[in-house]
Order: sequence, then C-alpha cells, then structure tokens
Amino acid sequence: MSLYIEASRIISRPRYGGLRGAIYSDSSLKSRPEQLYALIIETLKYQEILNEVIDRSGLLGVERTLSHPLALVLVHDFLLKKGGIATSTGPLKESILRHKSRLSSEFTRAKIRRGYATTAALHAATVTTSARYPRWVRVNTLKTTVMDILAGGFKDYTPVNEFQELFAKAGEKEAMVVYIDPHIPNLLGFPPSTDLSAHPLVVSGALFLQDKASCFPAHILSPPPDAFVVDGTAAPGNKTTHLAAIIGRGGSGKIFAFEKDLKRSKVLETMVGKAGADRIVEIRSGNDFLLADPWKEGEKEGLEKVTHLLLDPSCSGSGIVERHEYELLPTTPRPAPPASRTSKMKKRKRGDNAEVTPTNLVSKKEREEITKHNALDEERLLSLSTFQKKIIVHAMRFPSARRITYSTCSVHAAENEHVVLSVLESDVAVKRGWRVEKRDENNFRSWERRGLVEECGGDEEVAQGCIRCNPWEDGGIGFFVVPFVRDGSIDEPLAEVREEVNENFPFSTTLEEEWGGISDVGEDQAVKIIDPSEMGREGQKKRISGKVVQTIGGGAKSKNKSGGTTEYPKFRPRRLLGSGKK
Ligand SMILES: C[S@@+](CC[C@H](N)C(=O)[O-])C[C@H]1O[C@@H](n2cnc3c(N)ncnc32)[C@H](O)[C@@H]1O
Repeated sequence: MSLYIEASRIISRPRYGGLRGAIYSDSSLKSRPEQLYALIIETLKYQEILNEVIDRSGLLGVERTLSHPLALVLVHDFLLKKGGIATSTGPLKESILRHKSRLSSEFTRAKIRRGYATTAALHAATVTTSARYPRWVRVNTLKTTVMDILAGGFKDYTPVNEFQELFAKAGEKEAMVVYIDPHIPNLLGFPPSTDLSAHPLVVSGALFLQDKASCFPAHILSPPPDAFVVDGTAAPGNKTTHLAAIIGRGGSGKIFAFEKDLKRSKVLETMVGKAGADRIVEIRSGNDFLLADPWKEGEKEGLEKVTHLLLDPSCSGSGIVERHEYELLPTTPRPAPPASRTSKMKKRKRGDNAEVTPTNLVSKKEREEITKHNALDEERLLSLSTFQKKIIVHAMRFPSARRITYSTCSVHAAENEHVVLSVLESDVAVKRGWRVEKRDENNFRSWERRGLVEECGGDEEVAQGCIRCNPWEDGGIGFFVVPFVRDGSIDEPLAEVREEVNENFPFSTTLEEEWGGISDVGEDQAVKIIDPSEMGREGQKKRISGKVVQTIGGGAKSKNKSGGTTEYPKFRPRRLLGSGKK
C-alpha cells in the first residue's frame, strides 16, 4: 500500500490519542513509521493553507478518485516537500501533476494573502504558531526556588495569566513570557518553542522539563515530610524526583523507587542524582514491584512502614501527543465537477459519483489486516489493564498503606475508569476498606476535568474522584489519575492479607501447589464470574455455591519451577478465598 494511502487512512480515522501511538502500534502498516509520522504531522500542520489551495483549484471536483485526506498528503508533498511526491510514477502522482500549474499558482496566492513572500517565510511562521501546548518546567525545590528562578536566569520573562497567552499570535514571534501554574506548585510554563534542554539550570537539575499532567500524581499523593513512600514503577524518574522535592530534605521521609528494567534503572539513578535526591530515594534497581514483600525480614524499617504509594505503570501511551501535532479539520463538502472541465474527465459510469475513500482503495487482504490489527489492539489493552490492576491490588496489601495514586498517560477508559472499578471490587480493597478519595477531600478539587461517569457505571462520586486531562486543551498530554485512600478502621488481620500475597505471587509454582487440594468443586457449580478481566495466569474468580473461589483459566500457560510450561485445564477451582459476602 502506498505511503500516501496509509497516511490518508491514519489521518481520516478517529484517533483518541497521539499520532505516534497510532502509527507505531499499527502492525498492518507497510511504510516506514518515521516517514509516515513526518508526512502526517507536516501535512496536518499546513492543512489550513493546503485546504485553501485544494478548494480554490477545484481539484476534488475533477479528480474523483482522490479523497480529501489523500489529496492533502499528496498536495503537501507536491508543494512543500523538497523532491515532491515520493514515487516516480503512478496514477496518484498523475492525479496531482495534471493540475500542477493551477495548484502552484493557488499556493502562491494563498501565501501572498497571508503576507508571506516565500515558502521559507511560511515555514518560519508556522513553526511558532502551530505549537499547541506550553513547554512546562518544574522547579526542583531541593535545589532552588521559583522566586530565585524568576528573579535570576528568567528575569526578562513577563508573567501572564493564562497559559494560552504563551502562544504566538498569527504572524508574530513568541514573546518572552512565563506562566506560573495555579494547580501545581513550583511549575512554570514557557512558550512552546522555548528550547531549554541545554539550559544550565536544566543540566544541573535545578529545573526539570516535565509535562504538567505528569506532575499531578506526586502533588495529589502529597506525602508529608516523614512519610515512607513507594514509587512502584519509577524510571525514568520524573515522579520520583518530584516526590523527593515534596518530602524535602528536612524530614525523615524516604522513597523506595522500584524499577524492573535494569537499563531504565540506570536512567533513574542518573535522574535521582541530578535532582540531589540520593539521600531521600532508595533505588531498587531491576526489582519487580509485584514481588516486593513488605513482610520480609529486613523490611521492618522499610516497606512495612510505607504509607503512600505512587503507581504509574506501563500503559498504551494513547494520551501522548506532541506540541506540533494536529488532527484533521472538517472541510467543506466535495464540489460538483465544473461543467467546463467535464470534457477532460474520464467517462464515468452511472452511480460512480460516490466519494472514493482511502478504504475503497484498500485491498481485501489489507482490510483483513486492519481487522486483525484492531483485535490485537483490544488484546493489548486487556493485557495492559490486567497488569495495571495487579499492581494496584498488590499496593493495596501493604500493611501500613493509607494512600495510593494510580496514573496513566492513556485516554482509554479500559486502562483508567474500568481499572478503578475493577480494583474496588477486589478482595483486598473490600477487606481493607480502600475507596476512591472524594473530589472535595484533596488538594485537586479545583481541577474541572474529572472521570467519565458513563465509564464508572454511572457512579458520580467515583467519577468525580478521578482526574482526567485532555490532550492539548488542558495544556499538554492526555492523562488520568485517581487517588485511593483507606482509614484503616476495617483492617483484616495482617496475617491473612499476607497469606494472600504469598498465595497470589508464585507464578512459578507447580500445578499441584496451585490447586491446593481443593478439587471437589466442579465446573458445573460455577454460577457467576466476578471479575473476568482479573484472569491473568493465575485464573479467574468465580462465585461457586456462595463461595468466592479462585480458579485456573482454561488453556492459560505459565512457567513452572522445573523450567517447563504448565498448561492449565479449564475452570478448576484453586482455593477458597472467603465467604463471597461483599
Ligand atoms: C510509565 S513508566 C513510569 C514513568 C515514571 N513514573 C516517570 O514519571 O518518569 C513505567 C515504568 O515501570 C516499569 N515497570 C513495569 N513493570 C514493572 C514492575 N512490575 N515493577 C517495577 N517496574 C515496572 C517500566 O520498566 C517503566 O520504566
């Protein structure tokens, strides 16, 4: 499939998150992802002027095989890319080259109407005016203060009241302005094109380039100076270092930063060092948080005392968008073919007038690939959310835990609200009294965008407790955070909770150990699956004759102790977990 057809297919289909995610996760694409990304991002950046050229040239009225998105990407490369359209021949290229003088002259007129004598002038203006969210900078209070920053290196910057004032107006350059964020203490916004990556204060770790939404979790978790804190999934360390700044140097608090990946642990170490937070953060390099055992001998003065946990696990990243990224703007309907040009057009059969969409240009095999890809997407989301739930449920078992934040840079409810609902139903949440903190109970009540009620099964209170951030319009990437709290008044005896940890985490146990000898409850007695999405390798929960039973999922495989693979039979009960009363 041509680069142009793939590009037009991507820009015309609904996208809930970032372009990079949409391209890199689509295994059905044949074009090089970087080439596709560059073509789409550049086309959409210039779409307003390109649309004007396409409209005024009457291209779509004549070339009936071109859809609007397909025309956009082709006209972009024809007019704006050095070297022009990226194929030597072919009907698509011909459909543009037939109109080359008209397109070129309309482009010149469109530039002049905007006051640009040259294409270079158009480029320069577009780079500054196309950015859609600020350059956010977190002031690291372990090293400096906002006052010092604004009175020192950034004294020439004038404060503005709204972050939108950081953006350049059409035809103007970005101004030297700064925005002091009202939601996150010590967060500053600069004009989008401000490049601070090599700034001495960034290099020294006094400033961190961190998106606004990425600062929500640590701020909402808000551990006091003497708190013992876990960051369960820490690298590269934005939130760990933010937590360290909140705890501060003066207190006796401590952060245990878990990172499973050894390479990423190195990045975390560098970041923590740069932040001046080594004395506050204990890095558990290459450690899987799911295996962290707060009851282990040696954790009496460590994990056992942890009250606050920040969980920002791997997710689909569907909320990640970039400053210069745009979506396809709606356009006017395709014009009727002009009478004077019909003679130049190929004779068309009756009923041939329907718009040719990129999908029509896709072969049957390619359509099948797209369907397969969509199924894979769903499978990927399911496996991510299974992992996300597991990590929250594990944190909820920590004996002294009182407060947890869970966050993702995903816009999918499957990784956000649905995960919240599911963990609230888990045994450990019910037994230990975990709930979603109410909107008016924490320091983030003034943030307007909350969880989606319809994705919270209509539960307004849970939805209001969740926090969402929409890509671009809220000043950055798409994000989700929820604070869970418990007051400890309905604690299960710790011994019982601990037993569940041990029961649930030997993925490498033998089948006999997993079954625990309870094999007398047959499949036909299962009446209700309580939470099918919890079915990881360890199986499903079912309500069987009034009991909640953990069973083993059909066909699931796991590594066993002797290094081989165990394939589980279908729905055999593993062990009784409780009375089933909720
Ligand atoms: C979304 S990133 C975290 C970003 C980080 N919070 C920040 O703000 O810089 C998720 C990280 O969790 C790590 N991870 C995934 N599963 C883990 C596990 N079971 N235990 C510890 N770390 C894990 C990944 O390697 C990855 O580095």
